[in-house]
Parts: sequence; structure tokens; C-alpha cells
Amino acid sequence: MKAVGWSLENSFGALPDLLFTPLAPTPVTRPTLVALNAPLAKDLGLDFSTLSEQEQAELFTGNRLPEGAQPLAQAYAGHQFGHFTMLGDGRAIVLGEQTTPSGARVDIQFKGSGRTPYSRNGDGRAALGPMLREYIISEAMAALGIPTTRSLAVAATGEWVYRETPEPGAILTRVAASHLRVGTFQYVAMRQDLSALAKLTQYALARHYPERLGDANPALSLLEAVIERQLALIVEWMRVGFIHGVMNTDNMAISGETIDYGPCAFMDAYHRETVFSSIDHAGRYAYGNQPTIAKWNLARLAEALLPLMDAEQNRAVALAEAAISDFVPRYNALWLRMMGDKFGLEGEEEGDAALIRELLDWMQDEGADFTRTFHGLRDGLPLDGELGQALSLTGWRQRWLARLQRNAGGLAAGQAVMARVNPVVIPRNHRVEEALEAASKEGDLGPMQALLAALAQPYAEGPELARYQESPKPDERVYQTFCGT
Ligand SMILES: Nc1ncnc2c1ncn2[C@@H]1O[C@H](COP(=O)(O)OP(=O)(O)OP(=O)(O)O)[C@@H](O)[C@H]1O
Repeated sequence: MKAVGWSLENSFGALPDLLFTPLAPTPVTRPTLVALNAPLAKDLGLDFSTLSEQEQAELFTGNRLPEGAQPLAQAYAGHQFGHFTMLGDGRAIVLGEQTTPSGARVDIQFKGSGRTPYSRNGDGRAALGPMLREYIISEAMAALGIPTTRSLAVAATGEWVYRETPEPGAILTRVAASHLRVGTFQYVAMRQDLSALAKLTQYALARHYPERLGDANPALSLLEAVIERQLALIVEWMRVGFIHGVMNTDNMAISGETIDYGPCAFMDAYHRETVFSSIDHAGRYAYGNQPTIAKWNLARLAEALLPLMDAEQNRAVALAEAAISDFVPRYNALWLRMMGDKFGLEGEEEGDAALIRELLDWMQDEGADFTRTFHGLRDGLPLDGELGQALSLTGWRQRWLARLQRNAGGLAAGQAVMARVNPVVIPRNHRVEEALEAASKEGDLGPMQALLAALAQPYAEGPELARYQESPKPDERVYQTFCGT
């Protein structure tokens, strides 16, 4: 195959053996390329244009491995809905790490590439619809400026996978800062291999937090770094109304990227208890619970790292608790700053939190659309439309405008920051479903391409975006999303 720019190495493969199994993807019958992310390829220093479409399809299904690939399946564990399980890549293979022209090192992984020793009862495969869904939503998240794994390609396998009904099979090529998860640490801790745990800790620091490598207590330093990244990440999810849906500890990345787009969804109408996932019966992973769950997951990471923090358990526990104990006030401060930006408030004033909460409560009572309301505030200053009238009745509009006038830069400064943080277009469920239906059932990729184009510039205005801004009509509403395997 012609050179496309691969620089693959697999540093993960140099970690202790218990962390992975060397394994190639299982070849597929009839590979067809469905989507290729050309801008991302360019960022990775890759150019596939010299390959024929058939060669690209062979490459993105694993029938022909890229040069330098050292494929392996990673082992990890995880608390799934609170219950601990030993897991691992049951349907994924990491090919290696690509060094990008900007010097970043990223994992290239196939998802849906066949059975592995960690497959349990699964078939090792993935269906086309869910892989395209991950492609669309992860790319939307990246365009929104939120840390996330990326999607380089989706290729169909030409084989059926059997879920509730037979569905076309596909493989997603995922790009990630790494696939280290909280669950990776839980796995090694459960195996009680302290030496492997220490090596994994050094590896994670080197890969994601090199500035902390010389710290006196590496495990504590890693915990602190991951807490900081996760705090920042969750606040970003809350900013755009993103609900991850399966915040199990195997789906929390040490890098601070969003990972695993299973039953995730963006909220239309604002409600703190919104849940889309069909398997989240208790609302454990509801929109408003995400900070609490993040803290719970981080406590699991802390537990896994305890033996490295101090030989004396009580002292280790005290260190871990000190690192995690101010999670809530830190989150609240970041949330308030983020919301202040969404409302265009410069600096912080005594009554800001109350002003913000009052509007959010109003939105929740009215079932107001989250994205449209903030877009309305951003665009409609000084709010003389329908939304303004509703908000005038409560006196909220007047108080908000008065607050904006007290910005050092006045209304204009508020409007500028609002334009930066309040998206116009998000991947609304009904539009995503429409695009997936056309792609996976009729083979028509047009709606998906159009949706991806709109999502690529989520803060831009334009008349052509109207259909992507609309809240779903009652008959378009998607009430549930499925784990989508
Ligand atoms: N069809 C399948 N065959 C084998 N294993 C599977 C299959 N689907 C999921 N798994 C495994 O079950 C576990 C939980 O699945 P989950 O849906 O959270 O992960 P995933 O979407 O496959 O992968 P990731 O978390 O890497 O995005 C993982 O260990 C995953 O590898």
C-alpha cells in the first residue's frame, strides 16, 4: 500500500503483559468505506488520497493493517451502574499511536473489529448505525470545543450483526489521546500488581501530564490532575446540554476526553432530570447528576491508586480524601463562571447565581429549549421577542439587562462572550436519527453529510441552519436512546 504518512508505535505494548493481549483485527468479508474525515486525517499527518477507495476500505476494516501497526486489545475493569466487573476491549483493537505533525501522540483504534479474549458473550462487532452516531456526535463535540475522542472513518464490513434485528456491521476508526480509563487502573489494582500499577501511573503521567512527572507522590499527582481535567470536562458538558448516558468508570478517560458515545444525547427541553438512555432506569446518569457521578468515579480512581500513595493505608486515604473533598465547591465555582458566560455576565456579582438559577428554573417549568433559549438571549438583546415578553412578566429581563449594563464592557461585551459559548446548532436527536435512518437503511449519506456540515461550525449563524435549530415537533421527539452496539 502506498505511503499515507503513518508513524505508528505502540508504547502501551511495552507495559506489563497483564494490561493487554496482542491481537489482530478479524478480517471482514466485503469492506466498503462509508465515511472518511479528511480534515482530521490532515491534522494527523495522514493523506489517504493516494489510495483507491477499495484500498481505503481494506485499511479501515483491518483487512490490511497500516505499516508499523502493533495491534492489541486492552484490559480494563469498570463499575457499570455501580457494579464492579472485569472487562477489556471486547470488540476493539488499538493499532498503535500516531505522532501528529504538531507533536501530539494519539491512539488509533478500531471499534467493532472482532472478538477478543475480553469479549465475554459478545460477537466483537458493531452495527453501522451506532458507529455513524459516534462519528457524528464526537465530531460535533470537537467542533463545540469540548475534549473528545475523534472519528477518522467508518467502514462497513459487508456482514450482518444480530441485535434486535439484523443490522449491517461496521468498524469505527477512533482517535484518542489514549484509551487509559479509570477502569484501567481499577483492573490493575484488582489484580494486586503494585509494580504494574506504578508503571501504569508513570505511563499516564508521561502521556497526559508530563509536567507532573517529577512529583514526589506520582499517584496523588495523577489523581489531582485527572480531577482537574474531569471538572473542566463535566462543566463543558453542562454548557451544551450533553448527557453522556453511561458514565461507568470504564468510560471515564484519564486524559479528560469524552469517550464512548453509546446512548448519549443532547437535551432539547431543559430539565435537570433528563435521561435518554433506555437502560438508565434509575436516572443515575441524568443531566443534573453528572457532576455527582464524576466525583463518585474519581473516588474509584483514588481507591485504585491508594496503595501507591502511601504504604500506610490511613495516610493514603487522608491524602486521597483531601484531593477529592473540595470537588463540589470547585465544580460549583466553575459552573457559575460557565453560566455567567452563557448569560453574558462579566466578572462576578453577589446576585449572579440567583439570577441564573431563576431563569433555569423558569426554563425547567416551561419546558423551554435549552439551546434555543440561550441563542435567543445571545441574539435577541435586548430581548424584545416572545421570549423577552415572557421574561419581562417575571421582572427577570429587566434585572438581567441592568446586570449587563454593569459589565465593564457593557452589553457589547456580554454579547461577545455569549456568542462564543452559546451554540446555534447542536446534534439534536431527531436530526441525528433522521440522518442515521437514511444512511443505514437506505444507503443515502446526503442527510448525514449535511448535518455534519452544520455541526462543523456550531456557533455560526445562517439561514440554511434553521432546520438544525428547531426543537423537535411532538411527533419527532426522541424519548430514548439505546446503548447502540
Ligand atoms: N458486541 C460486543 N462484543 C464484545 N464485547 C462487547 C460488545 N459490545 C460491548 N462490548 C464490551 O462491553 C463493555 C462495555 O461496553 P461499552 O458499550 O461501554 O463499550 P464500547 O462502546 O464497546 O467501547 P468503548 O468504551 O471503548 O467506547 C466493553 O468492554 C466492550 O468492549
